[in-house]
Amino acid sequence: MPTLFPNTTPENPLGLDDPTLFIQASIINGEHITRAATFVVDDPATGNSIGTCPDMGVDDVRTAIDTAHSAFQSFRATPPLQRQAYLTKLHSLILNNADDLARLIVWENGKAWPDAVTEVAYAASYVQWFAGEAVRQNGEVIAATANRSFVIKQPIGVCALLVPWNFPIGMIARKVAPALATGCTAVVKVPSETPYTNLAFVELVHRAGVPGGVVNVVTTHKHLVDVGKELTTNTKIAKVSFTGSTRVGKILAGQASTTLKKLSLELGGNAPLIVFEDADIPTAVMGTLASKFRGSGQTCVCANRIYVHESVYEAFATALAEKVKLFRAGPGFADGVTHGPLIHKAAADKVVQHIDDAVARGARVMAGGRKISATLLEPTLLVDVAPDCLLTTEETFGPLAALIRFSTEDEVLRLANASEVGLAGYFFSNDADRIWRVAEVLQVGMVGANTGVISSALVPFGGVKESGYGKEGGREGTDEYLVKKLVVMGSRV
Ligand SMILES: NC(=O)c1ccc[n+]([C@@H]2O[C@H](COP(=O)([O-])OP(=O)(O)OC[C@H]3O[C@@H](n4cnc5c(N)ncnc54)[C@H](O)[C@@H]3O)[C@@H](O)[C@H]2O)c1
Ligand SMILES: O=CCCC(=O)O
Repeated sequence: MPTLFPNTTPENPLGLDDPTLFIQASIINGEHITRAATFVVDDPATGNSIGTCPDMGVDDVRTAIDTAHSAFQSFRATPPLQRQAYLTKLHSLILNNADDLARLIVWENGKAWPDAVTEVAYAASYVQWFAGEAVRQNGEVIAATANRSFVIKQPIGVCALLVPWNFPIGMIARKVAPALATGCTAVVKVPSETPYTNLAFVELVHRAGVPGGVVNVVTTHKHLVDVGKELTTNTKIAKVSFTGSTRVGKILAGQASTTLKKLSLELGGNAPLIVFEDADIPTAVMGTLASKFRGSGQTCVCANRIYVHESVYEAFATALAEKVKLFRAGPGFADGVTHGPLIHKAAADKVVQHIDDAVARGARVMAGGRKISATLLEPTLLVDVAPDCLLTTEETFGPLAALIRFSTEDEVLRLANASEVGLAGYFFSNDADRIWRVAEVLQVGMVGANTGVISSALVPFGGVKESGYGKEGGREGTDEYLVKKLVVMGSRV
């Protein structure tokens, strides 16, 4: 048995230190709600069931929305220092339960243990950041007219938060924390692939003292489309925040337009990564590994198209291959495993399709390339990849690094910007003029110049083009949950 595998028993099937964090229910008004109809949650490493969750429908989601709406009437007036105290407590609860949260992530998402531990710390950092922001939501006084004008910031209301499966605690943390910081309430629709980490997070929200009804969780599978529609059309919802695919983002935006809700959409990416001829190769290699292979490549900011200048192509490919060959794919709990399985078979099949398509157009496998099981793939490096193969137009969302040769800066910037989406872009260069020039020309919301790591709670995360709009994290992170109101104060005539 691998050494990190939790100590499971029939009473504690996921082997948690605190088995009460394994919640097979929705959470409405602070209560665990079950239903006769359920769906099964699988372990991506084995395909075995790890539990069930209630399959909630439209009536249930309406109840959750009504509950959040009623809770908003008092929560909106919670003093900022109290909201900060909730978030500070939540931050320490996340850290105190970090091992169990990481276990839940590995069980349902599949990612390797070190990746899961890193995600828990990443989620905690958003809670910590927004604890600070809770007391900094000040308005403005404008004294330039005969009348005095004030801009005050107020919580927008009930938020529908739709979170993805690829960061089972990171994404709920960076949506719920700013909602709490600003005095909003929420209904969270969790993905059917990874409900349990989300549910444990909300359990900790309640243990931190946040009143029941402020954060509610709906689990659903069969009724996903109807539940999504209700969350984006119900008149008691003021704001919708979604992280997921561009395809679904467009559906939700269309639905939300009927009542003109405020929207944040963090959608698909197809990040270009460019290694210029003047790059420091070891830095470029480490940056590429960090950007490309995080979460087995299932990250919206993962490099997807890797363009390497012809003069450094062989050196870069050789150095990258050496590192990729050191990776070990396997079940997330196995000791020494660096990369876990993909979320489901269809995700793995898509990566194989991208490899096969590139190879059919002349690419060569330089590292990895083997499908180990239905969901598990070796981290793979392809060289001599044609600039017009499938992976250049479709996000792979898997552990495949594909190196495409280029000759000139103009050519590579044209290729990099030839995409409908624009979330992140990366490049490596030691030329200061080029760093500014390329950073300004790339049509993306976030640029990594000489780094493959751009995400942090302290900076604004978000894209342009069909990668969506709105920012999460940074000073801008609370703006999404606030409305600015103008108050003009006249004087006696
Ligand atoms: N931006 C991200 O972080 C992110 C996360 C996950 C997936 N993705 C993208 O999605 C692609 C495929 O992943 P997938 O198969 O999970 O994508 P998908 O398009 O099937 O679903 C994405 C998410 O939207 C939800 N969803 C789907 N239909 C919905 C509806 N009608 N109403 C409300 N919610 C709905 C799903 O539960 C899931 O959480 C990936 O290749 C990647 O491009 C992006
Ligand atoms: O995949 C979505 C989020 C990725 C990140 O926060 O870096």
